[in-house]
Amino acid sequence: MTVKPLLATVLGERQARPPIWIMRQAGRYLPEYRATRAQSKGFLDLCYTPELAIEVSLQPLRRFDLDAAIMFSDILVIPDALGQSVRFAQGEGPILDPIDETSIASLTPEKALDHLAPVLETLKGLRAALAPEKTLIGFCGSPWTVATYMIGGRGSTDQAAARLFAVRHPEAFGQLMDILVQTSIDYLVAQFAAGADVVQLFESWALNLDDQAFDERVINPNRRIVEGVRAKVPNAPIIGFPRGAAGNLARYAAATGVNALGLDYATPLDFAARYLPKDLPVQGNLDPLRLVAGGAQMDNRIDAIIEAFSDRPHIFNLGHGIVPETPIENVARLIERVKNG
Ligand SMILES: Cc1c2[nH]c(c1CCC(=O)O)Cc1[nH]c(c(CCC(=O)O)c1C)Cc1[nH]c(c(CCC(=O)O)c1C)Cc1[nH]c(c(C)c1CCC(=O)O)C2
Repeated sequence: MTVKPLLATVLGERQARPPIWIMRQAGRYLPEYRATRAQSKGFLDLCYTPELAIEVSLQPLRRFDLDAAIMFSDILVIPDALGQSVRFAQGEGPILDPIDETSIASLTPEKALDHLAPVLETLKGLRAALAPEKTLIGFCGSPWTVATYMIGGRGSTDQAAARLFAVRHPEAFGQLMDILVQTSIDYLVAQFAAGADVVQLFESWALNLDDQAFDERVINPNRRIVEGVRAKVPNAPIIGFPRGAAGNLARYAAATGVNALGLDYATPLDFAARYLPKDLPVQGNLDPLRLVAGGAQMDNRIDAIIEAFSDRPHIFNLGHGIVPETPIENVARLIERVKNG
Protein backbone atom coordinates (compact mmCIF):
# COMPACT_ATOMS: atom_id res chain seq x y z
CA MET A 1 0.00 0.00 0.00
CA THR A 2 1.28 3.43 -0.87
CA VAL A 3 2.17 5.54 2.11
CA LYS A 4 0.38 8.85 2.53
CA PRO A 5 2.97 11.03 4.30
CA LEU A 6 0.41 13.50 5.64
CA LEU A 7 -1.88 10.83 7.07
CA ALA A 8 1.15 9.02 8.53
CA THR A 9 2.16 12.25 10.28
CA VAL A 10 -1.30 12.70 11.81
CA LEU A 11 -0.91 9.13 13.10
CA GLY A 12 2.35 10.05 14.80
CA GLU A 13 5.12 9.28 12.32
CA ARG A 14 7.61 12.10 11.81
CA GLN A 15 8.74 12.66 8.20
CA ALA A 16 12.16 13.86 7.07
CA ARG A 17 10.48 17.00 5.65
CA PRO A 18 7.05 18.06 6.90
CA PRO A 19 4.12 17.32 4.58
CA ILE A 20 2.06 20.40 3.72
CA TRP A 21 -1.47 21.51 2.97
CA ILE A 22 -2.92 25.02 3.24
CA MET A 23 -6.10 25.96 5.05
CA ARG A 24 -8.53 27.31 2.44
CA GLN A 25 -6.21 26.08 -0.31
CA ALA A 26 -9.15 26.02 -2.74
CA GLY A 27 -10.21 29.63 -2.90
CA ARG A 28 -10.18 33.11 -4.31
CA TYR A 29 -6.39 33.59 -4.59
CA LEU A 30 -6.64 31.18 -7.57
CA PRO A 31 -8.00 32.62 -10.84
CA GLU A 32 -9.34 29.18 -11.80
CA TYR A 33 -11.36 29.11 -8.56
CA ARG A 34 -12.82 32.52 -9.35
CA ALA A 35 -13.75 31.29 -12.82
CA THR A 36 -15.53 28.16 -11.53
CA ARG A 37 -17.20 30.23 -8.80
CA ALA A 38 -18.51 32.61 -11.48
CA GLN A 39 -20.10 29.64 -13.28
CA SER A 40 -21.97 28.54 -10.14
CA LYS A 41 -25.31 29.96 -9.03
CA GLY A 42 -23.80 31.00 -5.72
CA PHE A 43 -21.37 29.82 -3.06
CA LEU A 44 -23.68 27.20 -1.50
CA ASP A 45 -24.57 25.93 -4.95
CA LEU A 46 -20.86 25.40 -5.55
CA CYS A 47 -20.64 23.44 -2.27
CA TYR A 48 -23.61 21.23 -3.28
CA THR A 49 -22.61 20.55 -6.90
CA PRO A 50 -20.14 17.64 -6.68
CA GLU A 51 -18.77 18.12 -10.18
CA LEU A 52 -17.79 21.74 -9.45
CA ALA A 53 -16.75 21.06 -5.85
CA ILE A 54 -14.44 18.24 -7.01
CA GLU A 55 -12.97 20.55 -9.63
CA VAL A 56 -12.15 23.35 -7.18
CA SER A 57 -10.80 20.89 -4.58
CA LEU A 58 -8.32 19.59 -7.19
CA GLN A 59 -7.27 22.99 -8.57
CA PRO A 60 -4.59 23.72 -5.95
CA LEU A 61 -3.09 20.23 -6.38
CA ARG A 62 -2.69 20.79 -10.11
CA ARG A 63 -0.53 23.83 -9.44
CA PHE A 64 1.35 22.82 -6.31
CA ASP A 65 2.93 19.72 -4.80
CA LEU A 66 0.54 19.66 -1.84
CA ASP A 67 0.24 16.47 0.22
CA ALA A 68 -3.52 16.64 0.71
CA ALA A 69 -6.78 17.67 -0.88
CA ILE A 70 -9.50 19.06 1.37
CA MET A 71 -13.05 18.56 0.19
CA PHE A 72 -14.59 21.82 -0.95
CA SER A 73 -17.49 22.78 1.31
CA ASP A 74 -18.01 25.13 4.25
CA ILE A 75 -18.60 24.80 7.97
CA LEU A 76 -21.97 26.54 7.53
CA VAL A 77 -23.53 23.72 5.48
CA ILE A 78 -24.56 22.26 8.86
CA PRO A 79 -26.91 25.11 9.85
CA ASP A 80 -28.18 25.05 6.27
CA ALA A 81 -28.79 21.30 6.53
CA LEU A 82 -30.59 21.88 9.85
CA GLY A 83 -33.07 24.15 8.08
CA GLN A 84 -31.69 27.55 9.07
CA SER A 85 -31.49 30.12 6.30
CA VAL A 86 -27.82 30.69 5.29
CA ARG A 87 -26.72 33.13 2.58
CA PHE A 88 -23.30 34.19 1.34
CA ALA A 89 -23.57 37.77 0.20
CA GLN A 90 -20.78 39.00 -2.10
CA GLY A 91 -18.14 40.79 -0.02
CA GLU A 92 -20.13 40.48 3.23
CA GLY A 93 -19.43 36.95 4.39
CA PRO A 94 -22.15 34.60 5.62
CA ILE A 95 -25.54 35.87 6.78
CA LEU A 96 -27.96 33.64 8.71
CA ASP A 97 -31.44 34.27 10.12
CA PRO A 98 -30.38 34.13 13.79
CA ILE A 99 -31.96 31.40 15.89
CA ASP A 100 -33.25 32.06 19.42
CA GLU A 101 -34.42 29.95 22.37
CA THR A 102 -37.80 29.37 20.71
CA SER A 103 -36.59 28.38 17.24
CA ILE A 104 -34.07 25.68 18.22
CA ALA A 105 -36.93 23.15 18.41
CA SER A 106 -37.72 23.73 14.74
CA LEU A 107 -34.25 22.69 13.53
CA THR A 108 -34.35 19.47 11.51
CA PRO A 109 -31.46 17.18 12.50
CA GLU A 110 -33.32 14.17 11.05
CA LYS A 111 -32.98 15.69 7.58
CA ALA A 112 -29.40 16.89 7.86
CA LEU A 113 -27.51 13.93 6.40
CA ASP A 114 -29.75 13.71 3.31
CA HIS A 115 -29.17 17.40 2.71
CA LEU A 116 -25.40 16.87 2.96
CA ALA A 117 -25.38 13.92 0.52
CA PRO A 118 -23.81 16.02 -2.30
CA VAL A 119 -20.79 16.78 -0.08
CA LEU A 120 -20.32 13.05 0.44
CA GLU A 121 -20.48 12.61 -3.34
CA THR A 122 -17.70 15.19 -3.64
CA LEU A 123 -15.56 13.08 -1.30
CA LYS A 124 -16.21 9.91 -3.30
CA GLY A 125 -15.23 11.67 -6.53
CA LEU A 126 -12.08 13.05 -4.93
CA ARG A 127 -11.13 9.64 -3.58
CA ALA A 128 -11.34 8.24 -7.10
CA ALA A 129 -9.41 11.14 -8.65
CA LEU A 130 -6.54 11.50 -6.18
CA ALA A 131 -3.12 9.90 -6.51
CA PRO A 132 -2.63 7.25 -3.81
CA GLU A 133 0.03 9.21 -1.91
CA LYS A 134 -2.31 12.18 -1.40
CA THR A 135 -4.32 12.42 1.82
CA LEU A 136 -8.02 13.28 1.55
CA ILE A 137 -9.22 15.63 4.29
CA GLY A 138 -12.83 16.01 5.37
CA PHE A 139 -14.01 18.50 7.98
CA CYS A 140 -16.76 20.14 9.92
CA GLY A 141 -17.03 23.21 12.09
CA SER A 142 -16.93 22.49 15.82
CA PRO A 143 -20.22 23.07 17.65
CA TRP A 144 -19.29 26.28 19.46
CA THR A 145 -17.94 27.93 16.29
CA VAL A 146 -21.00 26.92 14.27
CA ALA A 147 -23.27 28.08 17.12
CA THR A 148 -21.65 31.54 17.09
CA TYR A 149 -22.87 31.99 13.50
CA MET A 150 -26.28 30.40 14.16
CA ILE A 151 -26.97 32.66 17.14
CA GLY A 152 -25.21 35.85 15.99
CA GLY A 153 -26.39 35.56 12.39
CA ARG A 154 -22.95 36.55 11.05
CA GLY A 155 -19.28 36.64 11.97
CA SER A 156 -18.22 39.00 14.74
CA THR A 157 -14.98 39.90 16.48
CA ASP A 158 -16.20 39.03 20.00
CA GLN A 159 -19.00 36.43 19.50
CA ALA A 160 -20.99 38.45 22.02
CA ALA A 161 -24.44 37.23 20.94
CA ALA A 162 -23.56 33.56 21.43
CA ARG A 163 -21.58 34.18 24.63
CA LEU A 164 -24.55 35.96 26.15
CA PHE A 165 -27.06 33.38 24.89
CA ALA A 166 -25.03 30.50 26.39
CA VAL A 167 -25.22 31.94 29.90
CA ARG A 168 -28.67 33.50 29.67
CA HIS A 169 -30.39 30.44 28.17
CA PRO A 170 -28.24 27.52 29.29
CA GLU A 171 -30.92 24.93 28.64
CA ALA A 172 -31.66 26.01 25.07
CA PHE A 173 -27.92 26.40 24.45
CA GLY A 174 -27.35 22.84 25.70
CA GLN A 175 -30.01 21.56 23.30
CA LEU A 176 -28.37 23.37 20.41
CA MET A 177 -24.95 21.94 21.31
CA ASP A 178 -26.44 18.43 21.56
CA ILE A 179 -27.93 18.78 18.07
CA LEU A 180 -24.62 20.06 16.67
CA VAL A 181 -22.57 17.33 18.37
CA GLN A 182 -24.81 14.53 17.07
CA THR A 183 -25.09 15.98 13.56
CA SER A 184 -21.32 16.44 13.40
CA ILE A 185 -20.71 12.83 14.51
CA ASP A 186 -23.08 11.47 11.85
CA TYR A 187 -21.60 13.77 9.20
CA LEU A 188 -17.96 12.86 9.98
CA VAL A 189 -18.72 9.14 10.14
CA ALA A 190 -20.33 9.49 6.70
CA GLN A 191 -17.24 11.40 5.47
CA PHE A 192 -14.99 8.51 6.49
CA ALA A 193 -17.35 6.08 4.76
CA ALA A 194 -17.15 8.25 1.61
CA GLY A 195 -13.36 8.07 1.56
CA ALA A 196 -11.90 10.73 3.88
CA ASP A 197 -8.53 9.67 5.35
CA VAL A 198 -8.59 12.26 8.13
CA VAL A 199 -10.98 14.97 9.30
CA GLN A 200 -10.30 18.38 10.80
CA LEU A 201 -12.47 20.00 13.45
CA PHE A 202 -12.45 23.75 12.75
CA GLU A 203 -12.94 25.55 16.06
CA SER A 204 -12.24 28.96 14.60
CA TRP A 205 -13.62 30.86 17.59
CA ALA A 206 -11.90 29.08 20.49
CA LEU A 207 -11.04 32.53 21.85
CA ASN A 208 -12.78 35.07 24.07
CA LEU A 209 -13.86 32.34 26.50
CA ASP A 210 -13.14 32.03 30.21
CA ASP A 211 -11.73 28.65 31.22
CA GLN A 212 -15.10 27.33 32.42
CA ALA A 213 -16.76 28.31 29.16
CA PHE A 214 -13.82 26.83 27.24
CA ASP A 215 -14.33 23.47 28.97
CA GLU A 216 -18.10 23.47 28.45
CA ARG A 217 -18.27 24.84 24.92
CA VAL A 218 -15.00 23.76 23.31
CA ILE A 219 -13.38 20.81 25.11
CA ASN A 220 -16.54 18.89 25.97
CA PRO A 221 -18.29 18.98 22.57
CA ASN A 222 -15.05 18.29 20.69
CA ARG A 223 -14.33 15.33 23.00
CA ARG A 224 -17.86 14.00 22.48
CA ILE A 225 -17.39 14.23 18.71
CA VAL A 226 -14.02 12.44 18.82
CA GLU A 227 -15.51 9.66 20.98
CA GLY A 228 -18.72 9.44 18.95
CA VAL A 229 -16.87 9.19 15.65
CA ARG A 230 -14.43 6.60 17.00
CA ALA A 231 -17.32 4.49 18.32
CA LYS A 232 -18.23 3.95 14.65
CA VAL A 233 -14.83 4.41 12.97
CA PRO A 234 -12.25 2.92 15.35
CA ASN A 235 -9.04 4.97 15.53
CA ALA A 236 -10.46 7.62 13.18
CA PRO A 237 -7.63 10.13 12.50
CA ILE A 238 -8.69 13.59 13.67
CA ILE A 239 -6.95 16.99 13.64
CA GLY A 240 -8.29 19.58 16.09
CA PHE A 241 -7.78 23.26 15.28
CA PRO A 242 -8.90 25.38 18.23
CA ARG A 243 -7.92 28.82 16.91
CA GLY A 244 -7.05 31.26 19.67
CA ALA A 245 -7.08 28.61 22.42
CA ALA A 246 -3.73 29.95 23.72
CA GLY A 247 -3.41 28.94 27.40
CA ASN A 248 -6.11 26.29 26.93
CA LEU A 249 -4.28 24.47 24.10
CA ALA A 250 -2.56 21.79 26.14
CA ARG A 251 -5.78 20.90 27.98
CA TYR A 252 -7.65 20.80 24.68
CA ALA A 253 -5.16 18.34 23.21
CA ALA A 254 -5.13 16.09 26.27
CA ALA A 255 -8.87 16.11 26.96
CA THR A 256 -10.36 15.81 23.46
CA GLY A 257 -8.23 12.90 22.23
CA VAL A 258 -7.49 14.42 18.81
CA ASN A 259 -4.49 12.86 17.04
CA ALA A 260 -2.95 16.15 15.97
CA LEU A 261 -3.19 19.74 17.13
CA GLY A 262 -3.51 22.67 14.72
CA LEU A 263 -1.67 25.75 15.97
CA ASP A 264 -2.68 29.28 14.99
CA TYR A 265 0.06 31.77 14.11
CA ALA A 266 -0.04 33.48 17.51
CA THR A 267 1.06 30.27 19.25
CA PRO A 268 4.72 30.69 20.29
CA LEU A 269 7.06 28.24 18.60
CA ASP A 270 8.42 26.98 21.90
CA PHE A 271 4.90 26.19 23.13
CA ALA A 272 4.88 22.61 21.88
CA ALA A 273 8.27 21.86 23.38
CA ARG A 274 7.18 23.25 26.74
CA TYR A 275 3.61 22.14 27.12
CA LEU A 276 2.72 19.29 24.77
CA PRO A 277 3.52 15.57 25.04
CA LYS A 278 6.70 15.04 23.05
CA ASP A 279 5.13 12.79 20.42
CA LEU A 280 1.94 14.80 19.81
CA PRO A 281 1.77 15.79 16.13
CA VAL A 282 1.30 19.51 15.46
CA GLN A 283 0.14 21.41 12.39
CA GLY A 284 0.94 25.00 11.49
CA ASN A 285 1.59 27.81 11.84
CA LEU A 286 2.77 30.49 9.36
CA ASP A 287 0.94 33.83 9.51
CA PRO A 288 -1.03 34.07 6.22
CA LEU A 289 0.10 37.70 5.85
CA ARG A 290 3.74 36.61 5.79
CA LEU A 291 2.71 34.57 2.75
CA VAL A 292 1.14 37.64 1.16
CA ALA A 293 4.34 39.67 1.60
CA GLY A 294 6.74 36.82 0.74
CA GLY A 295 10.52 37.29 0.41
CA ALA A 296 13.18 36.75 3.04
CA GLN A 297 10.95 37.37 6.05
CA MET A 298 8.74 34.50 4.87
CA ASP A 299 11.64 32.15 4.14
CA ASN A 300 13.17 32.82 7.56
CA ARG A 301 9.92 32.21 9.38
CA ILE A 302 9.27 28.97 7.44
CA ASP A 303 12.73 27.76 8.49
CA ALA A 304 12.10 28.74 12.12
CA ILE A 305 8.79 26.85 12.20
CA ILE A 306 10.32 23.71 10.70
CA GLU A 307 13.26 23.90 13.11
CA ALA A 308 11.01 24.40 16.16
CA PHE A 309 8.96 21.28 15.39
CA SER A 310 11.82 19.15 14.03
CA ASP A 311 11.73 16.76 16.99
CA ARG A 312 8.09 15.70 16.60
CA PRO A 313 5.59 14.84 13.84
CA HIS A 314 4.81 18.12 12.06
CA ILE A 315 2.45 19.04 9.24
CA PHE A 316 3.26 22.39 7.72
CA ASN A 317 0.29 24.74 7.27
CA LEU A 318 -0.67 28.34 7.73
CA GLY A 319 -1.90 29.43 11.16
CA HIS A 320 -5.25 30.40 9.59
CA GLY A 321 -6.76 30.42 6.10
CA ILE A 322 -4.96 31.77 3.05
CA VAL A 323 -6.30 35.19 2.04
CA PRO A 324 -7.50 36.19 -1.46
CA GLU A 325 -4.68 38.78 -1.91
CA THR A 326 -1.98 36.07 -1.76
CA PRO A 327 0.35 36.04 -4.80
CA ILE A 328 0.45 32.58 -6.36
CA GLU A 329 4.23 32.69 -6.79
CA ASN A 330 4.59 33.07 -3.00
CA VAL A 331 2.56 29.89 -2.49
CA ALA A 332 4.85 28.07 -4.93
CA ARG A 333 7.89 29.38 -3.04
CA LEU A 334 6.44 28.32 0.33
CA ILE A 335 5.89 24.76 -0.85
CA GLU A 336 9.30 24.54 -2.49
CA ARG A 337 10.97 25.74 0.73
CA VAL A 338 9.03 23.33 2.95
CA LYS A 339 9.75 20.38 0.65
CA ASN A 340 13.36 21.06 -0.25
CA GLY A 341 14.74 23.56 2.29
C1 LIG B 1 -15.24 30.22 9.95
C2 LIG B 1 -15.22 29.35 8.70
C3 LIG B 1 -16.13 29.45 7.60
N1 LIG B 1 -15.75 28.46 6.70
C4 LIG B 1 -14.67 27.76 7.16
C5 LIG B 1 -14.35 28.28 8.44
C6 LIG B 1 -13.27 27.74 9.35
C7 LIG B 1 -11.91 28.18 8.95
C8 LIG B 1 -11.63 29.64 9.25
O1 LIG B 1 -11.68 30.04 10.42
O2 LIG B 1 -11.34 30.36 8.28
C9 LIG B 1 -13.99 26.62 6.55
C10 LIG B 1 -13.91 26.53 5.09
N2 LIG B 1 -14.44 27.36 4.13
C11 LIG B 1 -14.12 26.91 2.89
C12 LIG B 1 -13.39 25.70 3.04
C13 LIG B 1 -13.02 24.86 1.82
C14 LIG B 1 -11.92 23.98 1.81
C15 LIG B 1 -10.55 24.64 1.79
O3 LIG B 1 -10.06 24.94 0.70
O4 LIG B 1 -9.95 24.77 2.88
C16 LIG B 1 -13.22 25.48 4.41
C17 LIG B 1 -12.47 24.36 5.14
C18 LIG B 1 -14.47 27.53 1.60
C19 LIG B 1 -14.91 28.93 1.56
N3 LIG B 1 -15.80 29.57 2.41
C20 LIG B 1 -16.02 30.85 1.98
C21 LIG B 1 -15.28 31.06 0.78
C22 LIG B 1 -15.30 32.34 -0.06
C23 LIG B 1 -16.64 32.49 -0.67
C24 LIG B 1 -16.66 32.83 -2.13
O5 LIG B 1 -16.02 32.14 -2.95
O6 LIG B 1 -17.36 33.77 -2.47
C25 LIG B 1 -14.59 29.88 0.52
C26 LIG B 1 -13.68 29.58 -0.65
C27 LIG B 1 -16.96 31.82 2.61
C28 LIG B 1 -16.96 31.89 4.11
N4 LIG B 1 -17.20 30.83 4.94
C29 LIG B 1 -17.11 31.25 6.25
C30 LIG B 1 -16.85 32.64 6.24
C31 LIG B 1 -16.67 33.49 7.48
C32 LIG B 1 -16.79 33.04 4.91
C33 LIG B 1 -16.65 34.45 4.39
C34 LIG B 1 -15.30 34.99 4.62
C35 LIG B 1 -14.36 34.50 3.57
O7 LIG B 1 -14.73 34.66 2.41
O8 LIG B 1 -13.28 34.00 3.91
C36 LIG B 1 -17.28 30.38 7.42
